[in-house]
Amino acid sequence: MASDHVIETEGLTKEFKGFRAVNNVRLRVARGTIHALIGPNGAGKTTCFNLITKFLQPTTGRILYNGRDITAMKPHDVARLGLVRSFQISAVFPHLTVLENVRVALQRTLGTSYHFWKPETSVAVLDDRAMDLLEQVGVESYAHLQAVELPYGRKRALEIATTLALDPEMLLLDEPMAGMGREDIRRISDLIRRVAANRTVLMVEHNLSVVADLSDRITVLARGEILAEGSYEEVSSNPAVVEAYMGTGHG
Ligand SMILES: Nc1ncnc2c1ncn2[C@@H]1O[C@H](COP(=O)(O)OP(=O)(O)OP(=O)(O)O)[C@@H](O)[C@H]1O
Repeated sequence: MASDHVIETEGLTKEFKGFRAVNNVRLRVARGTIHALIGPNGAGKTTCFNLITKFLQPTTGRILYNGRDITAMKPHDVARLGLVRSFQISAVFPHLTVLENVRVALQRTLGTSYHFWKPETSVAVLDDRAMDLLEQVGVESYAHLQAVELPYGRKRALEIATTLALDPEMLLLDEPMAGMGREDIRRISDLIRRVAANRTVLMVEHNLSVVADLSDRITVLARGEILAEGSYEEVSSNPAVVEAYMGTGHG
């Protein structure tokens, strides 16, 4: 039977020249939830994220995905299993149109099985699927614009569409709201909620009102260790969490 936790880490530790950026972390992400990883600057969030997506190799510890040990695997291989980091394989090509960008992402998922003469991989069929994805993220009216011409928030939506082309079971979002204005934040929040309906999402996010709004569960890291876990109400009323944030003047 599948585990209740899509991701589970055991004793996850990463040292950089003897400095422990992540120390003995046991993170568990429950299936079907939006889980946020927060913490003051330098807490180890990005390192943790890079370990889970296999961009970094842990010094010690294990990472389980659906109960399977993925510690020794490469990012590409875990992506193929359905654990996909947004903006990973899905770089946006600025001078392709919005539609072409998603079509390229779809073609990649077909890998070596892609043959343009086969009916199921014809440009028309792929374009239909690509338009579907653009509709899901609300940028269908921009389909024929070059990606470079998209407003910033819409570009983020396009990046999410190219990630969804891989049909991930679990989506990892690295600061999805970075650099966004209020209107874009509202739009991307709605989008994340929608794409999370049948997926698990783990995100690192600095904007705490977004975290409060979207997250089912939150893990607070400080100095490489888990300081607190729970709902937003629970962690935000935890004195140790308040102190950790105040100590860095970040919050
Ligand atoms: N490649 C590296 N080499 C040496 N030290 C590193 C490296 N990457 C991260 N660190 C250190 O590890 C600690 C954790 O960094 P990390 O970027 O994971 O924190 P973070 O919580 O994501 O911070 P921020 O909110 O500022 O992005 C920091 O002290 C950082 O300087």
